[in-house]
Amino acid sequence: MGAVSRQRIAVFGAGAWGTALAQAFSGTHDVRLWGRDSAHLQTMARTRENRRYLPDVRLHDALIFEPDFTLAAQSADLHLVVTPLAGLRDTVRELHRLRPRTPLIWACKGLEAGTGRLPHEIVAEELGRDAACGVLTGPSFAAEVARGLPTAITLAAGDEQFASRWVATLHQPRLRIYANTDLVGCEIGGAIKNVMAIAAGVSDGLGFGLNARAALITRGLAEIARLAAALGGRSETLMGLTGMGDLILTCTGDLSRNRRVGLELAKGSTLTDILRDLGHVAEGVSTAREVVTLARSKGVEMPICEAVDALLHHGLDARSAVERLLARDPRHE
Ligand SMILES: NC(=O)C1=CN([C@@H]2O[C@H](COP(=O)(O)OP(=O)(O)OC[C@H]3O[C@@H](n4cnc5c(N)ncnc54)[C@H](O)[C@@H]3O)[C@@H](O)[C@H]2O)C=CC1
Ligand SMILES: O=C(CO)COP(=O)(O)O
Repeated sequence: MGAVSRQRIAVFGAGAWGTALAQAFSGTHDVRLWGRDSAHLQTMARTRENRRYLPDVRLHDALIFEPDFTLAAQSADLHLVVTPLAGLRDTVRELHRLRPRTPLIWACKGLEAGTGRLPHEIVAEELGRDAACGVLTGPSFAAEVARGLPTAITLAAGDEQFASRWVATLHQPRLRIYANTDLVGCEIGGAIKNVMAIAAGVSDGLGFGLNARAALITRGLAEIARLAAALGGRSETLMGLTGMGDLILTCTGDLSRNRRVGLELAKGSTLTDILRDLGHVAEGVSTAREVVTLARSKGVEMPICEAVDALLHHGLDARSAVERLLARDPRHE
């Protein structure tokens, strides 16, 4: 790969993942990080650390903390949106109003609360189907990326040229980026692995063991693949970074916030208390509700997601949720 041209990248969302990506691209590119809490940005600029969301990582000297959303939007060659999924729609709408036709990449995962939309469907509703845009997704804990540990993720876009152009620009030796054109497959994998991670946390927290966890991951992947196929995704995508890769990471890695939700539920804590203490978003919580509605509308069976939704939102207790899965009738794999 030849020398890449230096780009001005504006990152919107100064949580763990926005900060980690801003850190990863700083130096190679000119990066501004916008967050909605300007006092927090000021503190980060002074301490060179995001102590609230990404502690113990010294942030790059060249990274600029930008409290002015309009300035960040207007002085960028690329808009990179890394808010929780709940902020994606409003953020892209405002970016489009301020600076239309700027290439856009988002890194949020999940299904939108209330609509069940995937991120690329939200963006298409706001910007139209021809917008120059794509998603960055795959197995990547923010804390590891921010420390420069080796990571491989995917940039998926409907337009292959967009994907290739931005892969060439953003790829780094320690943050390897692969191109893909299967937006549905990549985003379904990223959204639903969070629900599976909650299930894995519950199973591990209750002491069901490693065999049970392997079964959950494998049957979870089958569920994800069924839904992706019903929505037009490609089955090989689910075998890659954004499917199996992210599912394994999140179900087994103790850095996962979604897995932590499951572990805490297994201890008997309430969801309200868990989310208050977590201090971060856990996208699987609202996605569980949406995926069940979506799967039913498509006639796709998703028993693990159903059990997680019943546990999170309909009063089922953790042990009964796992027992319900074990009580299912035998069937062909
Ligand atoms: N943390 C990680 O390792 C990874 C996270 N992601 C995804 O990235 C997205 C962001 O996650 P994190 O940064 O980890 O979350 P976080 O909980 O660490 O930080 C969220 C940040 O977004 C801000 N925020 C909340 N609502 C907002 C809104 N409506 N508009 C603008 N800002 C808003 C919060 O103030 C906070 O700064 C999620 O969809 C997550 O699934 C994806 C890959 C890795
Ligand atoms: O998406 C992630 C890793 O790829 C982060 O997972 P958690 O949100 O569960 O921490």
